[in-house]
Amino acid sequence: MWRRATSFSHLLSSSKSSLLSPASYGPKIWETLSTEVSKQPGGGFFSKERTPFITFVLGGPGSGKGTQCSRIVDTYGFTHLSAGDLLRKEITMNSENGAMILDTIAKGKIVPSEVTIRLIRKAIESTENDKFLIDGFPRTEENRIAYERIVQIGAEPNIVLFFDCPEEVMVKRVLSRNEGRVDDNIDTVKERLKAFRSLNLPVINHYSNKGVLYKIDGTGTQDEIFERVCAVFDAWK
Ligand SMILES: Nc1ncnc2c1ncn2[C@@H]1O[C@H](COP(=O)(O)OP(=O)(O)O)[C@@H](O)[C@H]1O
Ligand SMILES: Nc1ccn([C@@H]2O[C@H](COP(=O)(O)OP(=O)(O)O)[C@@H](O)[C@H]2O)c(=O)n1
Ligand SMILES: [Mg+2]
Repeated sequence: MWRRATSFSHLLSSSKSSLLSPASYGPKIWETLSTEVSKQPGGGFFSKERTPFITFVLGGPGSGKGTQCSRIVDTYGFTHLSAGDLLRKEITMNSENGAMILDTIAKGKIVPSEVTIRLIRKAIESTENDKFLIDGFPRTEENRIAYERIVQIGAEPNIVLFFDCPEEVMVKRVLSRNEGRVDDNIDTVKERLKAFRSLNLPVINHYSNKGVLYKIDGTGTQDEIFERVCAVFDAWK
């Protein structure tokens, strides 16, 4: 069940100071770098010390992904990459894809994988940390397959957290989120729930079949949910 628990356990210390990579660059997990990496004596980035520890955080809109990610960062020292936040930043920066991203998000649809993966890749490469919480990705089988196509072996998720929450609870939370998001309205939420059911549940099933999925009851208080999350991460120490 606990894939590679022994070789990764050193990365899950609760002490923040031990979580920084000794190197001055982020882990290079992408296939385009494989030749360079394989030429390095002693295994280069893919020695045990350089292999990233990846956690995907999944769940419907309002299931509590972002909230729990902040707490995981504080306690376990991960770098949090929210696919939604990265996409929203492109909108505010008026980037090349900004208008397309805004239109897609406003409709509750999914942005093309190459756009999202490029942003995630850039964020990973610009951090020194080896431990990543990737929140809201992969959202579709297309996202997942595109990611698998371009990452190196060893960058598959070690853990996939799934916050399981009844739709009525998620809707209530989203509609009272109050962050001024263009997609936090009842019509778009209905679309997002549809997308979650038809596109994200197959991804969740995929990771369940691979034995890396941890389904967490997403109801109750933030503290109660975080206790359930801690049970997963503490088992890796
Ligand atoms: N356990 C909880 N109980 C009540 N409200 C919550 C809980 N967890 C998160 N929230 C609130 O619900 C909203 C959605 O949470 P968020 O973490 O942004 O979810 P997601 O990232 O999955 O959409 C936020 O306003 C957040 O403060
Ligand atoms: N992998 C992803 C993640 C988000 N998105 C878009 O960004 C929106 C907001 O995602 P989010 O993860 O911030 O939303 P929450 O589930 O946190 O409420 C989604 O509804 C999609 O439109 C995407 O297209 N692809
Ligand atoms: Mg979120």
